[in-house]
Amino acid sequence: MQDTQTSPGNLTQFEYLALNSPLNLSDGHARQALTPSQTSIIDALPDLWADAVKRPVEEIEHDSHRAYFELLGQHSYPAADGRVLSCYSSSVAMEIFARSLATTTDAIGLVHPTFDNIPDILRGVGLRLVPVEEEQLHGGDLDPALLRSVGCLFVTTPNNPTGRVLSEERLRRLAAQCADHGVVLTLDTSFRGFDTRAHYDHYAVLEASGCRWVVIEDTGKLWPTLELKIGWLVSAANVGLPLAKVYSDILLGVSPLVLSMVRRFAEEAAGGGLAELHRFIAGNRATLREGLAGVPDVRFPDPDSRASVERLDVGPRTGLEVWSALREHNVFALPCHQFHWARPEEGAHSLRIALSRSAASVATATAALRTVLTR
Ligand SMILES: N=C(N)NC[C@@H](O)CC(=O)C(=O)O
Repeated sequence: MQDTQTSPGNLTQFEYLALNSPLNLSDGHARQALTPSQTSIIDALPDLWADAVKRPVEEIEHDSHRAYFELLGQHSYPAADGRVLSCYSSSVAMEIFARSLATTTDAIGLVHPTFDNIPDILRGVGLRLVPVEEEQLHGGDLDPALLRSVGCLFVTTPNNPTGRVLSEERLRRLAAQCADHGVVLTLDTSFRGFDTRAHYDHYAVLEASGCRWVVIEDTGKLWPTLELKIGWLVSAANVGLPLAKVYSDILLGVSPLVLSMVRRFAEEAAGGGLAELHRFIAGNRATLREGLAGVPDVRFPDPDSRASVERLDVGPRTGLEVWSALREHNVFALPCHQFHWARPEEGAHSLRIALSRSAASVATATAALRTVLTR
Protein backbone atom coordinates (compact mmCIF):
# COMPACT_ATOMS: atom_id res chain seq x y z
CA MET A 1 0.00 0.00 0.00
CA GLN A 2 1.23 3.47 -0.81
CA ASP A 3 2.87 5.74 1.76
CA THR A 4 -0.06 8.00 2.54
CA GLN A 5 1.37 9.50 5.71
CA THR A 6 2.85 12.34 3.70
CA SER A 7 0.61 14.55 1.58
CA PRO A 8 -0.87 12.37 -1.18
CA GLY A 9 1.11 12.71 -4.37
CA ASN A 10 -1.68 11.86 -6.79
CA LEU A 11 -5.44 11.37 -6.85
CA THR A 12 -5.21 7.63 -6.28
CA GLN A 13 -3.18 8.20 -3.11
CA PHE A 14 -6.01 10.46 -1.88
CA GLU A 15 -8.33 7.55 -2.70
CA TYR A 16 -6.19 5.13 -0.69
CA LEU A 17 -6.85 7.25 2.40
CA ALA A 18 -10.59 6.64 1.95
CA LEU A 19 -10.47 2.92 1.23
CA ASN A 20 -11.21 1.78 4.79
CA SER A 21 -13.78 4.44 5.64
CA PRO A 22 -17.47 3.57 5.67
CA LEU A 23 -18.11 6.96 4.02
CA ASN A 24 -15.70 6.65 1.12
CA LEU A 25 -17.02 8.89 -1.67
CA SER A 26 -13.57 9.34 -3.12
CA ASP A 27 -12.82 6.85 -5.90
CA GLY A 28 -14.90 6.33 -9.00
CA HIS A 29 -15.21 2.59 -8.46
CA ALA A 30 -18.65 1.05 -7.91
CA ARG A 31 -19.28 0.39 -4.20
CA GLN A 32 -23.08 0.33 -3.90
CA ALA A 33 -24.86 -2.88 -2.93
CA LEU A 34 -25.55 -5.54 -5.55
CA THR A 35 -29.12 -5.59 -6.83
CA PRO A 36 -31.09 -8.82 -6.27
CA SER A 37 -30.49 -9.99 -9.85
CA GLN A 38 -26.78 -9.15 -9.61
CA THR A 39 -26.66 -11.11 -6.34
CA SER A 40 -28.00 -14.13 -8.24
CA ILE A 41 -24.98 -13.88 -10.59
CA ILE A 42 -22.60 -13.91 -7.64
CA ASP A 43 -24.47 -16.84 -6.10
CA ALA A 44 -23.95 -18.71 -9.39
CA LEU A 45 -20.15 -18.16 -9.49
CA PRO A 46 -19.48 -21.83 -8.73
CA ASP A 47 -21.45 -22.75 -11.86
CA LEU A 48 -19.57 -20.13 -13.88
CA TRP A 49 -16.34 -21.63 -12.53
CA ALA A 50 -17.35 -25.14 -13.63
CA ASP A 51 -18.36 -23.82 -17.07
CA ALA A 52 -15.09 -21.88 -17.43
CA VAL A 53 -13.07 -25.01 -16.71
CA LYS A 54 -14.76 -26.86 -19.55
CA ARG A 55 -14.85 -24.28 -22.35
CA PRO A 56 -12.01 -22.80 -24.50
CA VAL A 57 -10.94 -19.45 -23.07
CA GLU A 58 -11.18 -17.70 -26.47
CA GLU A 59 -14.87 -18.68 -26.62
CA ILE A 60 -15.50 -17.34 -23.11
CA GLU A 61 -13.56 -14.17 -23.96
CA HIS A 62 -15.51 -13.60 -27.18
CA ASP A 63 -18.87 -14.12 -25.45
CA SER A 64 -17.82 -11.70 -22.71
CA HIS A 65 -16.72 -8.78 -24.85
CA ARG A 66 -19.62 -9.29 -27.28
CA ALA A 67 -22.16 -9.02 -24.42
CA TYR A 68 -20.45 -5.92 -23.02
CA PHE A 69 -19.90 -4.06 -26.31
CA GLU A 70 -23.42 -4.87 -27.59
CA LEU A 71 -24.91 -3.66 -24.29
CA LEU A 72 -23.28 -0.26 -24.83
CA GLY A 73 -24.16 0.08 -28.52
CA GLN A 74 -20.69 -0.73 -29.87
CA HIS A 75 -21.92 -3.14 -32.55
CA SER A 76 -19.03 -2.50 -34.99
CA TYR A 77 -16.21 -3.29 -32.58
CA PRO A 78 -13.62 -5.64 -34.13
CA ALA A 79 -14.59 -8.86 -32.33
CA ALA A 80 -12.31 -11.02 -34.42
CA ASP A 81 -8.63 -11.15 -35.47
CA GLY A 82 -7.10 -10.41 -32.07
CA ARG A 83 -7.87 -6.69 -32.01
CA VAL A 84 -9.53 -6.89 -28.57
CA LEU A 85 -6.94 -7.53 -25.84
CA SER A 86 -8.31 -8.41 -22.37
CA CYS A 87 -6.38 -6.85 -19.46
CA TYR A 88 -6.70 -7.00 -15.66
CA SER A 89 -7.80 -3.34 -15.60
CA SER A 90 -8.06 -0.30 -17.84
CA SER A 91 -4.87 1.07 -16.26
CA VAL A 92 -2.97 -2.06 -17.31
CA ALA A 93 -4.41 -1.55 -20.80
CA MET A 94 -3.27 2.09 -20.60
CA GLU A 95 0.28 1.07 -19.64
CA ILE A 96 0.47 -1.37 -22.55
CA PHE A 97 -0.83 1.35 -24.90
CA ALA A 98 1.64 3.92 -23.54
CA ARG A 99 4.66 1.63 -23.87
CA SER A 100 3.61 0.78 -27.43
CA LEU A 101 3.03 4.41 -28.41
CA ALA A 102 6.38 5.52 -27.01
CA THR A 103 8.12 3.33 -29.62
CA THR A 104 6.73 5.57 -32.36
CA THR A 105 6.48 9.14 -30.99
CA ASP A 106 7.68 11.38 -28.17
CA ALA A 107 4.61 13.61 -27.78
CA ILE A 108 0.88 13.19 -27.15
CA GLY A 109 -2.04 15.62 -27.01
CA LEU A 110 -4.11 14.84 -23.87
CA VAL A 111 -7.48 16.17 -22.80
CA HIS A 112 -7.28 18.67 -19.94
CA PRO A 113 -8.53 18.19 -17.27
CA THR A 114 -8.73 14.43 -16.71
CA PHE A 115 -7.84 11.80 -14.09
CA ASP A 116 -4.15 12.14 -13.28
CA ASN A 117 -3.14 8.50 -13.60
CA ILE A 118 -3.45 8.98 -17.36
CA PRO A 119 -0.80 11.75 -17.66
CA ASP A 120 1.27 9.93 -15.02
CA ILE A 121 1.32 6.70 -17.05
CA LEU A 122 2.08 8.60 -20.27
CA ARG A 123 4.90 10.61 -18.66
CA GLY A 124 6.18 7.37 -17.15
CA VAL A 125 7.13 6.08 -20.59
CA GLY A 126 8.82 9.37 -21.47
CA LEU A 127 6.10 11.01 -23.53
CA ARG A 128 5.87 14.82 -23.65
CA LEU A 129 2.27 15.90 -22.91
CA VAL A 130 0.48 18.70 -24.74
CA PRO A 131 -2.75 19.74 -22.96
CA VAL A 132 -5.85 19.91 -25.17
CA GLU A 133 -8.62 21.80 -23.37
CA GLU A 134 -12.04 20.14 -23.28
CA GLU A 135 -13.52 23.27 -24.86
CA GLN A 136 -11.13 22.89 -27.81
CA LEU A 137 -12.03 19.22 -28.30
CA HIS A 138 -15.77 19.87 -28.24
CA GLY A 139 -15.65 23.23 -29.96
CA GLY A 140 -14.38 22.60 -33.46
CA ASP A 141 -11.43 21.50 -35.59
CA LEU A 142 -8.10 21.35 -33.80
CA ASP A 143 -5.20 23.54 -34.89
CA PRO A 144 -3.23 21.60 -37.54
CA ALA A 145 -0.03 22.82 -35.86
CA LEU A 146 -1.05 20.85 -32.77
CA LEU A 147 -1.68 17.71 -34.81
CA ARG A 148 1.67 18.11 -36.57
CA SER A 149 3.42 18.28 -33.16
CA VAL A 150 2.10 15.03 -31.63
CA GLY A 151 1.91 11.33 -32.55
CA CYS A 152 -1.37 10.76 -30.71
CA LEU A 153 -4.48 12.55 -29.48
CA PHE A 154 -5.90 11.07 -26.24
CA VAL A 155 -9.50 11.81 -25.24
CA THR A 156 -11.38 10.59 -22.16
CA THR A 157 -15.08 10.39 -23.05
CA PRO A 158 -17.21 10.72 -20.96
CA ASN A 159 -14.48 12.79 -19.30
CA ASN A 160 -13.54 12.47 -15.65
CA PRO A 161 -14.53 14.45 -13.61
CA THR A 162 -16.69 16.60 -15.94
CA GLY A 163 -18.82 13.86 -17.52
CA ARG A 164 -18.48 15.60 -20.90
CA VAL A 165 -19.26 13.24 -23.81
CA LEU A 166 -17.68 13.56 -27.27
CA SER A 167 -20.58 13.72 -29.74
CA GLU A 168 -20.71 11.48 -32.77
CA GLU A 169 -20.13 14.46 -35.06
CA ARG A 170 -17.13 15.67 -33.06
CA LEU A 171 -15.65 12.15 -32.99
CA ARG A 172 -16.09 11.96 -36.77
CA ARG A 173 -14.29 15.29 -37.25
CA LEU A 174 -11.48 14.44 -34.83
CA ALA A 175 -10.97 11.06 -36.51
CA ALA A 176 -10.85 12.75 -39.93
CA GLN A 177 -8.26 15.27 -38.71
CA CYS A 178 -6.19 12.49 -37.13
CA ALA A 179 -6.41 10.48 -40.36
CA ASP A 180 -5.21 13.52 -42.35
CA HIS A 181 -2.19 13.91 -40.05
CA GLY A 182 -1.39 10.24 -39.42
CA VAL A 183 -2.03 10.79 -35.70
CA VAL A 184 -3.31 7.93 -33.50
CA LEU A 185 -6.69 8.78 -31.94
CA THR A 186 -7.07 7.10 -28.52
CA LEU A 187 -10.24 7.07 -26.41
CA ASP A 188 -10.61 6.15 -22.73
CA THR A 189 -14.31 5.28 -22.44
CA SER A 190 -14.29 4.03 -18.82
CA PHE A 191 -17.43 5.99 -17.88
CA ARG A 192 -19.42 5.31 -21.06
CA GLY A 193 -21.77 2.86 -19.31
CA PHE A 194 -23.44 5.68 -17.38
CA ASP A 195 -24.38 7.90 -20.30
CA THR A 196 -26.53 6.75 -23.21
CA ARG A 197 -25.19 9.73 -25.19
CA ALA A 198 -21.95 7.72 -25.31
CA HIS A 199 -23.70 4.64 -26.73
CA TYR A 200 -23.58 5.59 -30.41
CA ASP A 201 -21.37 3.14 -32.33
CA HIS A 202 -17.91 4.71 -31.85
CA TYR A 203 -16.25 1.84 -33.72
CA ALA A 204 -18.35 2.44 -36.85
CA VAL A 205 -17.18 6.07 -36.84
CA LEU A 206 -13.55 5.15 -36.20
CA GLU A 207 -13.41 2.37 -38.77
CA ALA A 208 -15.05 4.56 -41.43
CA SER A 209 -12.54 7.38 -40.82
CA GLY A 210 -9.50 5.33 -41.80
CA CYS A 211 -7.55 6.86 -38.90
CA ARG A 212 -5.22 4.86 -36.67
CA TRP A 213 -7.16 4.38 -33.43
CA VAL A 214 -7.09 2.74 -30.00
CA VAL A 215 -9.94 2.48 -27.49
CA ILE A 216 -9.62 1.52 -23.80
CA GLU A 217 -12.86 0.13 -22.32
CA ASP A 218 -13.33 -0.51 -18.59
CA THR A 219 -15.94 -2.71 -16.91
CA GLY A 220 -14.63 -1.70 -13.49
CA LYS A 221 -16.56 1.53 -12.97
CA LEU A 222 -20.00 0.10 -13.72
CA TRP A 223 -20.74 -2.73 -11.30
CA PRO A 224 -19.78 -3.43 -7.62
CA THR A 225 -17.68 -6.52 -8.37
CA LEU A 226 -14.95 -6.07 -5.73
CA GLU A 227 -12.33 -5.04 -8.33
CA LEU A 228 -13.02 -8.13 -10.44
CA LYS A 229 -13.04 -6.38 -13.82
CA ILE A 230 -11.70 -6.26 -17.35
CA GLY A 231 -9.94 -3.46 -19.22
CA TRP A 232 -10.26 -4.05 -22.98
CA LEU A 233 -7.59 -2.62 -25.28
CA VAL A 234 -9.11 -2.35 -28.78
CA SER A 235 -7.27 -1.14 -31.87
CA ALA A 236 -7.52 -0.44 -35.58
CA ALA A 237 -6.07 -2.97 -38.01
CA ASN A 238 -3.76 -0.19 -39.27
CA VAL A 239 -2.80 1.20 -35.84
CA GLY A 240 0.89 0.43 -36.41
CA LEU A 241 1.72 -0.04 -32.69
CA PRO A 242 3.29 -3.14 -31.07
CA LEU A 243 0.28 -3.62 -28.77
CA ALA A 244 0.23 -7.43 -28.98
CA LYS A 245 3.96 -7.67 -28.36
CA VAL A 246 3.86 -5.36 -25.31
CA TYR A 247 0.72 -7.16 -24.10
CA SER A 248 2.71 -10.42 -24.19
CA ASP A 249 5.42 -8.73 -22.06
CA ILE A 250 2.79 -7.99 -19.37
CA LEU A 251 0.36 -10.92 -19.30
CA LEU A 252 -0.78 -14.15 -20.96
CA GLY A 253 -4.47 -13.54 -20.38
CA VAL A 254 -7.18 -12.77 -17.83
CA SER A 255 -9.38 -15.04 -15.73
CA PRO A 256 -12.13 -16.81 -17.69
CA LEU A 257 -14.18 -16.68 -14.50
CA VAL A 258 -14.01 -12.86 -14.45
CA LEU A 259 -14.79 -12.80 -18.18
CA SER A 260 -17.86 -14.98 -17.55
CA MET A 261 -18.97 -12.83 -14.61
CA VAL A 262 -18.70 -9.70 -16.78
CA ARG A 263 -20.78 -11.41 -19.47
CA ARG A 264 -23.51 -12.21 -16.93
CA PHE A 265 -23.51 -8.65 -15.56
CA ALA A 266 -23.76 -7.30 -19.12
CA GLU A 267 -26.67 -9.64 -19.88
CA GLU A 268 -28.43 -8.58 -16.66
CA ALA A 269 -27.81 -4.94 -17.58
CA ALA A 270 -29.30 -5.47 -21.04
CA GLY A 271 -32.38 -6.96 -19.38
CA GLY A 272 -33.12 -3.76 -17.46
CA GLY A 273 -30.23 -3.50 -15.00
CA LEU A 274 -28.51 -0.67 -16.88
CA ALA A 275 -31.62 1.53 -16.87
CA GLU A 276 -32.03 0.74 -13.16
CA LEU A 277 -28.40 1.78 -12.54
CA HIS A 278 -28.95 5.07 -14.41
CA ARG A 279 -31.99 5.83 -12.23
CA PHE A 280 -29.96 4.97 -9.12
CA ILE A 281 -27.09 7.31 -10.05
CA ALA A 282 -29.54 10.08 -11.02
CA GLY A 283 -31.19 9.71 -7.61
CA ASN A 284 -27.86 10.09 -5.80
CA ARG A 285 -26.98 13.08 -7.97
CA ALA A 286 -30.31 14.71 -7.05
CA THR A 287 -29.70 14.02 -3.33
CA LEU A 288 -26.35 15.80 -3.52
CA ARG A 289 -27.55 18.77 -5.57
CA GLU A 290 -30.78 19.28 -3.59
CA GLY A 291 -28.99 18.78 -0.28
CA LEU A 292 -26.58 21.63 -1.07
CA ALA A 293 -29.16 23.96 -2.62
CA GLY A 294 -28.83 27.47 -1.32
CA VAL A 295 -25.37 27.04 0.18
CA PRO A 296 -23.52 30.30 -0.60
CA ASP A 297 -20.86 30.18 -3.35
CA VAL A 298 -21.40 26.48 -4.08
CA ARG A 299 -22.27 25.45 -7.62
CA PHE A 300 -22.23 22.39 -9.86
CA PRO A 301 -20.18 23.14 -13.00
CA ASP A 302 -21.30 20.04 -14.92
CA PRO A 303 -25.12 20.27 -14.91
CA ASP A 304 -25.39 17.89 -17.86
CA SER A 305 -23.16 15.12 -16.44
CA ARG A 306 -24.55 11.61 -15.99
CA ALA A 307 -21.26 10.01 -14.90
CA SER A 308 -21.04 8.24 -11.51
CA VAL A 309 -19.13 11.21 -10.09
CA GLU A 310 -20.17 14.82 -9.47
CA ARG A 311 -17.89 17.82 -9.33
CA LEU A 312 -18.73 20.85 -7.20
CA ASP A 313 -17.19 24.29 -6.98
CA VAL A 314 -16.80 25.36 -3.37
CA GLY A 315 -16.30 29.08 -3.99
CA PRO A 316 -13.57 30.91 -2.02
CA ARG A 317 -12.80 27.77 -0.04
CA THR A 318 -10.27 25.33 -1.53
CA GLY A 319 -11.14 21.75 -2.35
CA LEU A 320 -8.33 20.67 -0.05
CA GLU A 321 -9.77 22.68 2.87
CA VAL A 322 -13.21 21.12 2.38
CA TRP A 323 -11.67 17.67 1.93
CA SER A 324 -9.83 18.06 5.24
CA ALA A 325 -12.92 19.36 7.06
CA LEU A 326 -14.98 16.43 5.73
CA ARG A 327 -12.42 14.00 7.15
CA GLU A 328 -13.39 15.25 10.63
CA HIS A 329 -16.82 13.77 9.82
CA ASN A 330 -15.17 10.58 8.53
CA VAL A 331 -16.37 11.49 5.04
CA PHE A 332 -13.91 11.22 2.13
CA ALA A 333 -14.32 13.10 -1.15
CA LEU A 334 -11.63 13.93 -3.73
CA PRO A 335 -10.03 17.37 -4.20
CA CYS A 336 -9.87 18.24 -7.89
CA HIS A 337 -6.64 20.17 -8.27
CA GLN A 338 -4.77 17.19 -9.69
CA PHE A 339 -7.31 16.51 -12.44
CA HIS A 340 -5.89 19.77 -13.86
CA TRP A 341 -2.60 18.01 -14.55
CA ALA A 342 -1.10 20.90 -16.53
CA ARG A 343 -2.35 23.77 -14.31
CA PRO A 344 -3.47 22.42 -10.86
CA GLU A 345 -4.46 25.87 -9.62
CA GLU A 346 -7.46 25.72 -11.97
CA GLY A 347 -8.91 22.86 -9.89
CA ALA A 348 -8.02 24.31 -6.50
CA HIS A 349 -11.60 25.32 -5.66
CA SER A 350 -13.47 22.16 -6.60
CA LEU A 351 -14.18 18.77 -5.11
CA ARG A 352 -15.47 15.49 -6.60
CA ILE A 353 -18.09 13.27 -4.96
CA ALA A 354 -18.52 9.61 -6.01
CA LEU A 355 -22.14 8.63 -6.70
CA SER A 356 -21.74 4.84 -7.04
CA ARG A 357 -22.44 4.48 -3.33
CA SER A 358 -25.50 3.57 -1.27
CA ALA A 359 -28.23 6.22 -1.19
CA ALA A 360 -27.74 6.43 2.58
CA SER A 361 -24.00 7.12 2.22
CA VAL A 362 -24.64 9.89 -0.29
CA ALA A 363 -27.29 11.44 1.97
CA THR A 364 -25.00 11.32 5.02
CA ALA A 365 -22.07 12.74 3.09
CA THR A 366 -24.29 15.50 1.68
CA ALA A 367 -25.38 16.49 5.19
CA ALA A 368 -21.75 16.57 6.34
CA LEU A 369 -20.83 18.66 3.28
CA ARG A 370 -23.62 21.13 4.06
CA THR A 371 -22.41 21.43 7.67
CA VAL A 372 -18.84 22.03 6.55
CA LEU A 373 -19.83 24.52 3.84
CA THR A 374 -22.16 26.59 6.02
CA ARG A 375 -20.14 26.92 9.19
N1 LIG B 1 -4.92 2.86 -11.53
C1 LIG B 1 -5.55 3.77 -10.80
N2 LIG B 1 -4.93 4.82 -10.35
N3 LIG B 1 -6.83 3.54 -10.52
C2 LIG B 1 -7.65 4.55 -9.87
C3 LIG B 1 -8.75 4.93 -10.83
O1 LIG B 1 -9.46 3.79 -11.28
C4 LIG B 1 -9.72 5.82 -10.09
C5 LIG B 1 -10.56 6.58 -11.04
O2 LIG B 1 -10.48 6.46 -12.24
C6 LIG B 1 -11.50 7.55 -10.45
O3 LIG B 1 -11.55 7.64 -9.19
O4 LIG B 1 -12.17 8.27 -11.21
